[in-house]
Amino acid sequence: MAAGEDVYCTLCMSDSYLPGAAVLAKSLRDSGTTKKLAVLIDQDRLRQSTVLELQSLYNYTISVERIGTPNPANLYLMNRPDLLYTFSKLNLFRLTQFRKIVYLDADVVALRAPDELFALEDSFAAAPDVGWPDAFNTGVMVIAPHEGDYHALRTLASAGDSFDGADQGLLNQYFEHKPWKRLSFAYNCTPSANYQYEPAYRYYKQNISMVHFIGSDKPWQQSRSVRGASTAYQELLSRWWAVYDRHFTVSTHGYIAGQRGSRAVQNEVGRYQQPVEGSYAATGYPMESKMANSASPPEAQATTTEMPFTEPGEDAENIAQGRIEPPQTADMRRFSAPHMEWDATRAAPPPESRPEAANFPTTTYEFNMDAKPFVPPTKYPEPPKDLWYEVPIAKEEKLAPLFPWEERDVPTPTRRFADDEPSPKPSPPSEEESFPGADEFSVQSDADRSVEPKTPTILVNDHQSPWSTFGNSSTKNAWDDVTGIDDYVRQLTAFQKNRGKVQVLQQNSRSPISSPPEQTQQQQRNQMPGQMHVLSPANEPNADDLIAAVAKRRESLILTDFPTASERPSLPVTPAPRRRNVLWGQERGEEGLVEAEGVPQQGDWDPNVQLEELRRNSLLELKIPVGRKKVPDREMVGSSLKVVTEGVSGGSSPPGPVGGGKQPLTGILKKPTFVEPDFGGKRNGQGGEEVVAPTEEAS
Ligand SMILES: O=c1ccn([C@@H]2O[C@H](COP(=O)(O)OP(=O)(O)O[C@H]3O[C@H](CO)[C@@H](O)[C@H](O)[C@H]3O)[C@@H](O)[C@H]2O)c(=O)[nH]1
Ligand SMILES: [Mn+2]
Repeated sequence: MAAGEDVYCTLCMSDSYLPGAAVLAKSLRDSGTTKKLAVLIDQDRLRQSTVLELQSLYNYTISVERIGTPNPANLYLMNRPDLLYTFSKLNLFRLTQFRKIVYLDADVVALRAPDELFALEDSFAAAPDVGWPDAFNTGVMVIAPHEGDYHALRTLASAGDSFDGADQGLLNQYFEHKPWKRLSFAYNCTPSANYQYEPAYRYYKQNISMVHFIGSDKPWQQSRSVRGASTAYQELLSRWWAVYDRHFTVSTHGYIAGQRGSRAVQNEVGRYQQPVEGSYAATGYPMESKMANSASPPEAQATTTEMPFTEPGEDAENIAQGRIEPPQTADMRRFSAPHMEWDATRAAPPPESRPEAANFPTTTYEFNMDAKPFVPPTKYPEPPKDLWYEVPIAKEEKLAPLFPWEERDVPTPTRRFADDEPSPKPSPPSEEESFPGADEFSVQSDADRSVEPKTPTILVNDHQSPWSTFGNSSTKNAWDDVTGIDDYVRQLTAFQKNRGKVQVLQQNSRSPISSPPEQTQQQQRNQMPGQMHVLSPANEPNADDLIAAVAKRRESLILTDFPTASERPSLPVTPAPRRRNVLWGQERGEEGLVEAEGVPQQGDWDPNVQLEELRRNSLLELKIPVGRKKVPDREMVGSSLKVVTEGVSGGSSPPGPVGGGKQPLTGILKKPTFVEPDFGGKRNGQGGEEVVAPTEEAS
């Protein structure tokens, strides 16, 4: 410490004033002062962290004796019992190691460094107090230390001679009869939240060097904006916070700006920043870049750091006219978490707080009072043309190969998918697709394929099909030329021939082999005995003849070579009907059905006699003269049988008298029953068993 040095000095008697002392020091240094900074502390009552913080902020940390007031009653007149030890300020007058001291309360922020105050010739200077301008405020004082003043003041202090019980009353009383220099209010501007001379503020605010936040509510104990406060107060309050935010707010990068011990400032702010009723949702005040020029040489900054005050909305104009620099983009981006003054977890919302969405933009529309009706324009402007967007042609850039196989030539794929090619036209089947005997089997033609056949359908004897023209005997199976197969089949055939049971000829030897296959059994049955196609054993073709016929047709034994229709004996796969020996669970005779009781033997049955009997009975019943009608001699094939008398089967009511059990069955119409032709010759040749009495002739 050089003798006769000039210093800015403040007082910090308690930890709660640390934020103010810190902001004051930073504001002075930010303003580029050339003077050193000193702080008077109560070493015994400050925390170590506070002392360390102050040591980092101030050039000189001077521990002083704490001086209390013996008459604190007057402090309660101001409702400031916390000012019990402001007499400690008197220690300033004994710091004779300094030539001049510009004392600043810890609740002062410097908007510019008033270094010119050190050039004052006066031994004491102070600015008027806003509450009583004839008195000076002791928040900002220019002092030339002098031991005599110190002891005189200590005497007054010990006597309790102070009209306010604190240092301001004492000093005003002391300098009442001493010369002192009255400073401009601009050196100790004390804005008030309750009263502010706004026009004067607007007029003089350009000159403000320092702002002093008197009263019990200090900036660090309230929010960045105070509800109901004047514009001047809000503006000046924001200046204090601007310094604070610049140096002590936790930035988005996660560190606390400032130097060693800055967290102590944070703690103090947090401790004393009590919620203020009606004031909440305060947010970080934007940084003011004009104050961030402390890196410049202090000499150049000493008198040029005064910032132009701006009204809300003036910043843009000032930036446009070059009066102030726009805020750094990084500063604008810097995030400051919202500071909630109202703790919703502890208290109800402030009753006088603004409603939600009070700051939403509102627009008021008014009715159109124009009485004239709307007349549309005769012509509207043409819509713009050529409003099209040309899609850029994407260039297919070939990427550099990454893997070794990408450098090899990739073979073009040869696969073909069904969707890739048109559906093929139906082409005539090739020679390979035909098969032996195709003249008798044909694939369904295209016209018949309307139902999407999945597999070829074989139609027998469909000679209209184009397939039939491809029947080619030259096409054969691969095994057709294997002579070993032929030999084997031939041997097998010969073996079976010897046994008389060749499969193809297994048809019963009594079967009408030579009869046309179209002839049905019914037709055969209806033939009269003379015309009935009966094969005598002499006509019966034996297996040897058939084998010879087949062999004669062709030598081939190709299994798929079917015989023609004429060569084929009837339907060889249809077995001949076999006689069953059991009917309705009863054994029956070797040659016929079970004998019915009262039924005459077939041989005893004379149809003419029976018909005559029937006719006679019927005519008697119907009172028709006998002999009027005569049963014709012709056969009655297929005639409807209407006259039915009771038979063994118990039919419907007979028109004639019902005979007893022993009465011969007359007029019974037997349904034609096919009886296998007995080639054994037992039958007498009367194959027509039907007895017919046509009703139209009977009626
Ligand atoms: O607990 C305390 C109280 C005060 N101080 C210091 O004392 C100064 C004065 O206290 P302050 O709260 O600033 O008082 P003001 O509200 O400013 O009250 C007015 O009245 C006070 C008592 O007369 C004067 O000291 C002030 O300068 C004057 O502005 C503070 O700035 C601090 O430097 C502390 O360090 N710790
Ligand atoms: Mn003060």
